[in-house]
Amino acid sequence: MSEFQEKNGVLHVEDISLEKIAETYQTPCYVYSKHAIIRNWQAFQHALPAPHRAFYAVKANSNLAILQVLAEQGAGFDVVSGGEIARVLRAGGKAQDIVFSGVAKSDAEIRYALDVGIGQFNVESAAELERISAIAAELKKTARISLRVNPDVDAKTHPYIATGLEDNKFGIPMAEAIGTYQRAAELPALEVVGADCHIGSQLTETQPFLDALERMLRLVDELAEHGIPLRHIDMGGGLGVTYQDEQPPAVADYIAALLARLQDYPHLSLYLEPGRAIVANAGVLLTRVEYLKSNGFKHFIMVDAGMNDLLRPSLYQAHHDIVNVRASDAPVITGDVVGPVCETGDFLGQQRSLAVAAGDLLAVKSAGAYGFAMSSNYNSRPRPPEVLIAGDQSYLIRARETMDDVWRGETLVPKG
Ligand SMILES: Cc1ncc(COP(=O)(O)O)c(C=O)c1O
Ligand SMILES: N[C@@H](CCCC[NH3+])C(=O)O
Repeated sequence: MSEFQEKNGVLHVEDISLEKIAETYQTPCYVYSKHAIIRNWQAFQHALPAPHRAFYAVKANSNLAILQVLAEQGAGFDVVSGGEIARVLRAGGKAQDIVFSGVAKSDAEIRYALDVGIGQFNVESAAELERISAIAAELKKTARISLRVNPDVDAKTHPYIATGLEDNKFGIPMAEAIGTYQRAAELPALEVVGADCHIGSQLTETQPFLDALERMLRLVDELAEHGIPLRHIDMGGGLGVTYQDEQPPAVADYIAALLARLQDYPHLSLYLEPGRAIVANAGVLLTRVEYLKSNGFKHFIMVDAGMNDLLRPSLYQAHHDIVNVRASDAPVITGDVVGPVCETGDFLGQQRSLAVAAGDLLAVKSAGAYGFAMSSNYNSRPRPPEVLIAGDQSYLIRARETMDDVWRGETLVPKG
């Protein structure tokens, strides 16, 4: 069942047509389905009965209303900055439900995380371990920690979003893991609770996760021999979604495969940190065709959303399906769907065939994850609004930026 369906020839999100949304909020505009987010979340929750647990990776889409919807579902949250901690708390999430990943946590972020009482730190280096220990000791607190180790597994995904290979910046090399755990166990302000890894994003096979789990379990066994028992193992996020014709495993199957391997470890609970799988297919970017143009050998469909609004196609050559919101009998054009930004790399899709005319509305699909979250004001473009649909209700969950928002904090200098 999809919350994005054509009714009477017009694409709807839940019970509202995208034409109505464009009329109300103008374009470009991000539109999300509340029910799709909840359904995606519940698939994880159902497959992971307590004491297993899922933590939504806030970076995928950190809009406060979306965090609120997930907090109401009892979600945990995986964060990578002090800012993301602040967002979770502002949205009604609980500090103890937060795990804090990230390769370069600052003093201030660690202090803030300890002050508010987050659940645990996923520690990414020996130096960070010392820093957390020192700050926790100074604050007379105990920091619960997991070490993020690098299992050196090929996630078979785009090189920019593979994170678990030896030459990536993430995590502690497996060879140094035991020594770092031993050091952690000696530090009185730290409590060692688990082990963590995250091998990459948009994975479409289960096997790399199982390969990583195998290496993590070898580590768990070795740590037990050294008298360092763990309570949970965190296999990160990374489950892929269908953008075009990818066939990622179903959530339930991927989790069942991991839990099956953990049967011999009844004392270990499984943590996961899904981001994309929760929100990607729950959102579209709505945009209007400004002009059609042809240079004699190539057609361009010029729209009012650009790479500053949705960076994934430019940055990763990522594919997002693009459809006309209203079934059209205009002539089919095969061309690039491009934005207004002054960059040759500013495209949302290349060589797409669309029955389209100037003024039509297009929906760029699967844009709920790493869409608005990676948007910018490049070319002094105010960022688009975000709208959440629930049944026949629409909520403006972030207003379109004004120029005051764009230049906030900038000041002029005295003349001359
Ligand atoms: C540590 C960590 N956890 C979770 C995620 C979420 O990944 P995804 O959106 O692929 O599920 C990421 C991003 O790749 C990450 O770096
Ligand atoms: N931003 C990436 C995913 C990165 C995951 C962050 N660790 C994407 O859009 O696919």
